[in-house]
Amino acid sequence: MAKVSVIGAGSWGTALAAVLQKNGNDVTVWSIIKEEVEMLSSKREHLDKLPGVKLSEKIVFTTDLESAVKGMDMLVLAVPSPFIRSTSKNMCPFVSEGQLIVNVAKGIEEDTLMPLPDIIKQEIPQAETAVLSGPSHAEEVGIGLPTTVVAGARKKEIAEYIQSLFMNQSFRVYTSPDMIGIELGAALKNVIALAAGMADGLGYGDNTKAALITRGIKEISRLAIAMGAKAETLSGLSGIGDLIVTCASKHSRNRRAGMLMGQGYSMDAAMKEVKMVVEGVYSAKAAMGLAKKYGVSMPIIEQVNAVLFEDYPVKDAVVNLMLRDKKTEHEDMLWEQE
Ligand SMILES: NC(=O)c1ccc[n+]([C@@H]2O[C@H](COP(=O)([O-])OP(=O)(O)OC[C@H]3O[C@@H](n4cnc5c(N)ncnc54)[C@H](O)[C@@H]3O)[C@@H](O)[C@H]2O)c1
Ligand SMILES: O=P(O)(O)OC[C@H](O)CO
Repeated sequence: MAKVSVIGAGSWGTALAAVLQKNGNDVTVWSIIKEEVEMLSSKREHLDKLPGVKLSEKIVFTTDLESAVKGMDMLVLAVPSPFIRSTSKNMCPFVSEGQLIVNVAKGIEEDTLMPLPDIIKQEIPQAETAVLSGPSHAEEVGIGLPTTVVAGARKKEIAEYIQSLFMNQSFRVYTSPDMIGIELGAALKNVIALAAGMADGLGYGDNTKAALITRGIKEISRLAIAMGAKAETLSGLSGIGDLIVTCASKHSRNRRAGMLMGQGYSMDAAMKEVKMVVEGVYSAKAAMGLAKKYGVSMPIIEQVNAVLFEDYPVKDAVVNLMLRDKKTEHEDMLWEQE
């Protein structure tokens, strides 16, 4: 099989390393945190981030980025999105011409409004970038529950190569050429998941959740399509699929943070309580910036921003959404003419 490194040893990096190793690949995992590498090497388990998932003795754990990058057939970039730029910068000197980097993080950079593969390409121009995304919580992938994702790349052979390294009977991988659609679906669903969590925190019901998911994918699609994504991608695994899982799952950190805010926690207090990265908070501002830049309406994401950054009461944000200007459900549908 292949020589693969997973860059980042949080819950997702650890779960993907387990998948890749089970498939027979030689797997190295890099972390910037020395104590994390020591724990993973000695205990063969991420006791904080993915307890209960035992890792093979064959996986090598290291803090040495050079040895983790050089000579690898595939690099899986699994650090949280706020660290993608700094980690890419550090990797750059060790990456060879055309070396494959698969982004599995989900986010948009707040200052530049750039999707993550664009950041990787800016920092490591010689790399070949690709993405892997979909409805996939580490806690379930780690214990082998059936999961489906999509590998996106510029070229079919590259997407199929990624598919061949990751796929097994409990981890099904599809391929797609629509990298931008996959990336935007992945990043923006986190913001809607915050809203879904807020609704749960307020004690609202299934009707509200269904409304947020359905109208949420509508506004995600509006922006993504304006940025060059294909509509089918937004109705696929990395679009509606990931939106459903993140809005509904007990494992979702974004939904949990939203739920705490619905119960009255401030954004900072909710993020502290969740302990792990809550990327919707970073992507919310970026999404608003992109909505303005591309001239599209994103009402749910606008209200999430008001709650996060203007201390706007969650209940009032819901009323704002319910009493917005009257609309037709699908703007482009034609009526019968008189
Ligand atoms: N957890 C999931 O189920 C899941 C599933 C799909 C995608 N993802 C995505 O994968 C990415 C990573 O998520 P996660 O769940 O592993 O997060 P996490 O919070 O578990 O990961 C934190 C890890 O990032 C690394 N790290 C911390 N600070 C760093 C720094 N300054 N520079 C570089 N690395 C640093 C460390 O290894 C740390 O353990 C996110 O973008 C997330 O959206 C997560
Ligand atoms: O725990 P969350 O909310 O960051 O979601 C994790 C994954 O993106 C789900 O596919």
